[in-house]
Amino acid sequence: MKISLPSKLVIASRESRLAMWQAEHVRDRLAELYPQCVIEILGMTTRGDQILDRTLSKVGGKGLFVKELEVAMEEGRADLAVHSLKDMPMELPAGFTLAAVLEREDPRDAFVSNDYASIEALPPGAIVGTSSLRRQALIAARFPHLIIKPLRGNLDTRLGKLDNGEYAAIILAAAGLKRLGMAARIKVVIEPEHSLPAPGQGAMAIEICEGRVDLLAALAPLNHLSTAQAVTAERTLSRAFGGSCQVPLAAFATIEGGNMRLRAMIGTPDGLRTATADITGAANAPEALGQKIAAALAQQGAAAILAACKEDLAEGT
Ligand SMILES: NCc1[nH]cc(CCC(=O)O)c1CC(=O)O
Repeated sequence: MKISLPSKLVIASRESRLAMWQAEHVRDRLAELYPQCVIEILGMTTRGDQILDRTLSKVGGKGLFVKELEVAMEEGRADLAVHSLKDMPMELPAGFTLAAVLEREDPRDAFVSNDYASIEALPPGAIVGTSSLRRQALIAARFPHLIIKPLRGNLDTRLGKLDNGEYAAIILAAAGLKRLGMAARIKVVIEPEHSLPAPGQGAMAIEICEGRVDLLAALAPLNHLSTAQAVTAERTLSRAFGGSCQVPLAAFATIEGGNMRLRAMIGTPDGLRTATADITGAANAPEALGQKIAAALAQQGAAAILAACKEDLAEGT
């Protein structure tokens, strides 16, 4: 098959070190495939990067990190955008599509601390930093004696706040630390049994304008089938519950020989109420599996948990 590409491609990216690493990774892979093509990276600041004093769930959610990049593509200033899939809304705005999902890095959460070896070692009252409601709920459920405080900003900012002594420990995605060569900061990776990852965690995605059929074939070699199947199941579940980051929700799929194991959790931010499910099915029917686990969570009382989360928000807590 002959793929005809424009002679120049522009990749839109946020300007954080992790986002830039990811854009450069995609640039390098494309340069290998299409050595004749000139590939540039357009770094951009998004609203999500500017608002650092409030928890994401309160200021408008995931769309904040992708909007500016989409506008650049719409206006022809960029051809594709590279994102952490975890930061992408469950429903893309009309006119945009995912052209490829790259092979997943370590999907697990990581415990990072200068003074403590593990979350189990933290004394009562120790302050743990995370702004993810999912991580908050999971920690509160297992370790009610710990205090969880919000922690926003890019990876360097978050690590800086740990090093300042503002927190006894922080929880970060292992993937970001590994990509940036900071795996040594990880005291211990937390197994999915104890901290079930967020939908899409550890995976990168390439977004394009739907009309760019010329790019679809060119980007297809970057798509990693089993990662794409896993995150499709995870995101189908998230969509079934409104796809918001205002609700503690975890979803994690693993694939072995054509079979997918899909685990999920929905809970209240205080961790007092949770519903969990663990199912297996055909890896090549990820939407069906995502819907099946949504139904399993519904049977465990997910609707009441969702309603409790919404009440919390309305009260501004
Ligand atoms: N929410 C921010 C974000 N988006 C993607 C990653 C890490 C890399 C990934 O999961 O692909 C992070 C940092 C974190 O959660 O610690």
